Amino acid sequence: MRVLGIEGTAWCASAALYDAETDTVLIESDPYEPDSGGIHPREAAEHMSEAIPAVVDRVLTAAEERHGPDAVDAVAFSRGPGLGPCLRIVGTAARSLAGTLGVPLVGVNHMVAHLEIGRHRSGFDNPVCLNASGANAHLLGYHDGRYRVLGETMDAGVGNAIDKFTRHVGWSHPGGPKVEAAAAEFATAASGAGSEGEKAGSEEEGPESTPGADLLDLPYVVKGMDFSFSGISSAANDAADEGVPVEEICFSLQEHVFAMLTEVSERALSLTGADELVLGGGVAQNDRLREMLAAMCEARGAAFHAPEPRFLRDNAGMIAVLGAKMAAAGDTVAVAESAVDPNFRPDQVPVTWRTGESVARRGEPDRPATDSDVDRRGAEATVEVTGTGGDRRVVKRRVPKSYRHPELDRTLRRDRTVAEARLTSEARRAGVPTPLVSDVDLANATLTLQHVGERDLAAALDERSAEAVGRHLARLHGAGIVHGDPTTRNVRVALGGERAERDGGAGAPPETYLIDFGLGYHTGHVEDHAMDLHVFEGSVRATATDPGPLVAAFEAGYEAVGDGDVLDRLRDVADRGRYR
Ligand SMILES: C[C@@H](O)[C@H](NC(=O)OP(=O)(O)OC[C@H]1O[C@@H](n2cnc3c(N)ncnc32)[C@H](O)[C@@H]1O)C(=O)O
Ligand SMILES: Nc1ncnc2c1ncn2[C@@H]1O[C@H](COP(=O)(O)OP(=O)(O)OP(=O)(O)O)[C@@H](O)[C@H]1O
Ligand SMILES: [Fe+2]
Repeated sequence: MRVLGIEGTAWCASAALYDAETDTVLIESDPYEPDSGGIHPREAAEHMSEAIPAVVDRVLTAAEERHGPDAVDAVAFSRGPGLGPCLRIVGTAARSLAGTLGVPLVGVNHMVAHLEIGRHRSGFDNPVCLNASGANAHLLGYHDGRYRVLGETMDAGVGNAIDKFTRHVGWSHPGGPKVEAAAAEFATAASGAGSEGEKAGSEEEGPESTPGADLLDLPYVVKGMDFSFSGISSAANDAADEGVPVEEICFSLQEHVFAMLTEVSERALSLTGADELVLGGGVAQNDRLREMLAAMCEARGAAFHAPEPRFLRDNAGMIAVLGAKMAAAGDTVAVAESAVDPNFRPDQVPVTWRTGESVARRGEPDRPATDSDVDRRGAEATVEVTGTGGDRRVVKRRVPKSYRHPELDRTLRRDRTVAEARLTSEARRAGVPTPLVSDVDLANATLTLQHVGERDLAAALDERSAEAVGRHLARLHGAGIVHGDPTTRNVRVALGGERAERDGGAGAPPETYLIDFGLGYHTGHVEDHAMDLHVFEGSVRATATDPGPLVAAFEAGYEAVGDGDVLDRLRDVADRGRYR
């Protein structure tokens, strides 16, 4: 099968021919380059209307020269997300071309295409995907016939967050490659200075491209697998206004933003139990981002793949490749139903081309934490269980992460250890079941905690437990604390039967404990409280086959104890994660 793909969601007018038999992709692209500022939707649409016919013509001519008049078996196009005026031009071109050639039309989700091209090129079976593009940033994982959004930006896309800074300092669009070059220059200069200077004796070493270069303190905002860039863009702009050298800001901006993306990717691998990661999107062309992700994956024994740059930035090759898979699965669209959708979410797409596969990895199988020799690993820490019976303890050590700048690494490990010790105890005083903290070793970022529960909620998710988590979070929020990462992996469950046996009672309900308060903090803001609920629901939706009743039970539990305004705000928060 040969598929002609057309892409034009924002800046890149592109056409491609994918030949499934030889697995070759021909791509012809014509980028829109704004004279000043960022992408202007009207100018971008004008560019599309001029450039799309030309790139399509080049590809079609090449295809027909090679394969004759029946060169194309289907026409695939980017249906969304993207800028409405651009998408409409692409849609019109694709419909008319399919009509002229007399072949079926395939409507492709651009975000799923960014993911599938990585899966296709790597040969990975069931990877988590980090999509790091201009207008978006999210983690996707396959579960039960859909790509679920495991985590995403709560405001700007990652490229846009970087471009916002470069616009502020007067650099032309796109800013990402310029930031990369400036950051590399800063790191090289610092490494020259550092090799002779005081950093020579430093014990902790970062990756090669982050030698002893100093780091500015910028906002680092991660909430479970979601994250936010609005604070860091503004802080970077302020630093420039204050006269901090722009190269230094570029370096620190990259170190923070990419560490955030790497951290949430690791959390997604840990939560889903996946051992493969693929990267997509325009920002994925950045060497430092790829280096961090590769280092993180290597440290956890996961495989990592980033396709070549021509498949990372917006391009029609990825549209044609996914279009071919969809067409082969009979997933074509009638012209009358082929309207574009500027807000097309990846989780709206029925994944028709993977139906033959054994479905869904669930969370990591929970190893029974019976006795002393069980070691576990979360995304951040290693956890060792010691002792027996009621005396079991958990020694949790936040291990250094070689992917991130040593200074950022030290700060995060220390701050989170302090927060976890403090908030675990405060939560329990507020009436939320949590482990007792018996020792805090800040120098080694290590806590000793009471062992609680029989298994993670991820392995024992039912409505009663979900409801209990709702009640616990409401009580926590009532005390002015947010958890920061309340996923199903950070709730421990003591099953009724097991407890009944131990306590001599019968049919006691499961008891649930909140653990892992390292991302928690004090706040009375409805918004922050709503974000906690969003994170919990996200982890349920990402892993449960039928999340509806679980989410309903969770919200009922919250409502019974907590503030109704928080549930109202939750709707806004959920909408905000959607593309604009
Ligand atoms: C919906 C669609 O139109 C949109 N497309 C898009 O954002 O273009 P994409 O090619 O995936 O990404 C462009 C972004 O990628 C950044 N970029 C390009 N090269 C970079 C580099 N070396 N380092 C950092 N950022 C880079 C640019 O600054 C720009 O913000 C999307 O995928 O979100
Ligand atoms: N007090 C405890 N009692 C019983 N099990 C625990 C306890 N603390 C941690 N665990 C187990 O260890 C796992 C990892 O712990 P934790 O979530 O605190 O680490 P983490 O690295 O911060 O994880 P992540 O960042 O992935 O949420 C938990 O999912 C749980 O199974
Ligand atoms: Fe894109």
